[in-house]
Amino acid sequence: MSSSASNCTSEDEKPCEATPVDLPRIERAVREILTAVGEDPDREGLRETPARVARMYAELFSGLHTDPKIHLQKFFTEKYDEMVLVKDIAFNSMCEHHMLPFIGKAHIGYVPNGKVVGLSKLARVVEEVSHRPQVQERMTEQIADLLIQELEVKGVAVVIEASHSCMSIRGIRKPESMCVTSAMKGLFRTNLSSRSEVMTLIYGDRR
Ligand SMILES: Nc1nc2c(ncn2[C@@H]2O[C@H](COP(=O)(O)OP(=O)(O)OP(=O)(O)O)[C@@H](O)[C@H]2O)c(=O)[nH]1
Ligand SMILES: [Zn+2]
Repeated sequence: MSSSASNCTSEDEKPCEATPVDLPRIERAVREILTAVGEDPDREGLRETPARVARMYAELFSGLHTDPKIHLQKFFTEKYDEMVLVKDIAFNSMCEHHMLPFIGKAHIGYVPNGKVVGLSKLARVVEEVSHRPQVQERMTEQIADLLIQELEVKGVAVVIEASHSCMSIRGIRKPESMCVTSAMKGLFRTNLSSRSEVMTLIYGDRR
């Protein structure tokens, strides 16, 4: 990774935050794209756009430079052995096929095996895993695997529902479509009533 200070942009009026992302390189690429689509990157309205887009990509892909498992390593021990569910964790990610956003909610349920984490840590994991070029299936699996590996849970259920801009604003253009993915591990894979319980807690009567 390159050093952060060297990536500050000259056109950037805002203070430069430390990032391992090569901002000037993104700026050059965005200028190229603007020119390629037939725009004038030097006209007033676009002059700051390459720097803005560079900062935006640094934010949207910040999860490439962080390790989500650190959040789960701050666990505490608790005798509770029923399901914990954090639902409706809003996220935005970028589909790796088109680099367009997919936006939705993640629901994470787990049955602890002695190790319990602060609820915010589950949302932090979602934030970091989603801020990468992604496909929804992989994101779902990655979250489930992290809980298995770090907390050694008895079971984990991750359900993600999202709307993909690459399906709504271009191509097939189906704005109402939603993609739902799930990863059921341990108890939630082997025990039908646990699986059914988590789905009822997530969706209630909506099922
Ligand atoms: N399985 C899966 N597919 C995705 C996801 N995000 C986007 N896609 C799909 O990725 C596919 C890429 O298909 P391609 O045929 O290579 O690209 P394309 O010609 O732009 O496809 P169309 O969208 O059908 O116009 C599309 O079907 C997208 O809907 C995702 O998270 N999971
Ligand atoms: Zn896509």
